[in-house]
Amino acid sequence: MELDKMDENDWKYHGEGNKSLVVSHLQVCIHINSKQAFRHILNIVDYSKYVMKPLLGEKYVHSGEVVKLPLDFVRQLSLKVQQERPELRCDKVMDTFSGCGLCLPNLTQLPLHHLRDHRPPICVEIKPKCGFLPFSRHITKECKRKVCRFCMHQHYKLANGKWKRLSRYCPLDLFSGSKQRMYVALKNLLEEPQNNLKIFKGGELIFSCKDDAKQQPELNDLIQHLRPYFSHSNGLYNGHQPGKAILNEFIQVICSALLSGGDSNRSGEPRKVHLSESRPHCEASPFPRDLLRNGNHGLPKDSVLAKILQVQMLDNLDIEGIYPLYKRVEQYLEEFPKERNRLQIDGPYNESFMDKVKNCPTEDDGSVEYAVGKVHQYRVAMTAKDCSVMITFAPCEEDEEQQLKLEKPRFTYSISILDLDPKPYEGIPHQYKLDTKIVNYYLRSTQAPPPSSLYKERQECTLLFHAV
Ligand SMILES: O=P(O)(O)O[C@@H]1[C@@H](OP(=O)(O)O)[C@H](OP(=O)(O)O)[C@H](O)[C@H](OP(=O)(O)O)[C@H]1OP(=O)(O)O
Ligand SMILES: Nc1ncnc2c1ncn2[C@@H]1O[C@H](COP(=O)(O)OP(=O)(O)OP(=O)(O)O)[C@@H](O)[C@H]1O
Repeated sequence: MELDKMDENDWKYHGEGNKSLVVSHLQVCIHINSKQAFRHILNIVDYSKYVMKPLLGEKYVHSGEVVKLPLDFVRQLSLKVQQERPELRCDKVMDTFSGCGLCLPNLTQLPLHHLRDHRPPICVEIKPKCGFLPFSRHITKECKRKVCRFCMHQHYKLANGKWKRLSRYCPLDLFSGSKQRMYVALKNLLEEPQNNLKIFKGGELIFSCKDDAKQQPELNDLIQHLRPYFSHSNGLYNGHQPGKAILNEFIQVICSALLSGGDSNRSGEPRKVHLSESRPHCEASPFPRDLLRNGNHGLPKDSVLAKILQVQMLDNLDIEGIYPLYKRVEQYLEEFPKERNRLQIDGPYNESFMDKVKNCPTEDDGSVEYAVGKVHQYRVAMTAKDCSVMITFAPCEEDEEQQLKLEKPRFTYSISILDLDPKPYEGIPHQYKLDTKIVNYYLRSTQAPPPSSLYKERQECTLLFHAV
């Protein structure tokens, strides 16, 4: 890519999050941040390279590189993409002055996808969120040990108008390693994707939460897009709900990809990761409880979800245990402000930062080193709780014999993890307050007796039958 010849017309709007706007060329993606300059983007790249990559695995993480962009190109691009931006993100203004961005491969495409197959790659992007129940002794509200953060947060988001309907997705089902529970989790994501599921075909977004959150996503349109990839299913069901059969197979392909990547032990079974410390089921999940004991599940050790979960679980004190340690660090920094650099509070995110994350003492010895180590671990875990997984797959070359036998289609796929930005140290007090709000709101909305007017209405509608 020659930077001095960059033309905004070769680029198109691809998507955006809370902090970045993403434009895509055929093979590369460029993130242009809303209000951040060169040093900040460099921090994101270093954090991904020296911290998240060693923890999550080489094969899943693409750190990208910082690029200087011609200011005129950025200005023209910002005008070009403005109309395509979702309304809810338009309060953020693109930084057209710093002239820098982050260049990454376009993960919605497959690098080695042979062009002999006419069907473009399908990419499923999942933001799985936190996959375990906290087990810290610092927890003060018992419900946090039974209901997961995502399910509790749903009630708060609904009340604040972020979403119009509750999602029935539960991260603990997705991270369970049980095919049945993962199936239910993915089905619930398809029914209510919110910001946890997006699907692309040939790099174009074909399924996501509608900009107008009142509208239900169009599953029928998705089925039409997927039909050519699962054409053998049409014949199998004699026309009986072929759409459902296609979605069923699609979910199974996603499940297999999510469970792949584990190495094998001697019996040929992939090694599993078990979450012995934490209760593995969320009481708010819609998955039937009587089916929970079927089988001894766990995630294959090298699967993408196992990797993410292990990093999420670096948060072993919970925000309730972290907040007092944050205050210890703050107090220390007030006395010794110059220590901020040595303790790497705002980076740099290099090997020495990673040492502090890995070699933090297990017991609290009252030192600032312990407090900083736990705060660093917590922030790394927060990144893993907010990252996304991209599964991009395309059909293997069609083989006539396979087609005749109506065998299940075979896919080639690649899995990546994205959105691995460092979470700010200053965000900890906000996290502490948010946690309290979510839990209190959940308790109020699920355990409160029905309001008196509602009770009255119900009484008025009740028919009492007496024996005659
Ligand atoms: O706090 P949460 O769990 O609501 O997560 C925030 C996300 O909301 P979600 O619950 O996924 O809808 C939120 O997602 P949206 O921008 O709302 O799609 C961001 O990812 C936010 O991260 P940051 O502040 O931009 O670095 C996320 O904030 P962090 O807590 O990860 O900093
Ligand atoms: N390398 C990539 N290839 C393809 N699509 C990408 C790539 N990077 C980002 N995207 C798309 O752009 C969207 C926004 O990117 P990203 O999640 O990194 O932004 P963010 O502002 O950090 O998000 P958040 O709100 O979660 O903090 C993603 O959800 C994804 O759909």
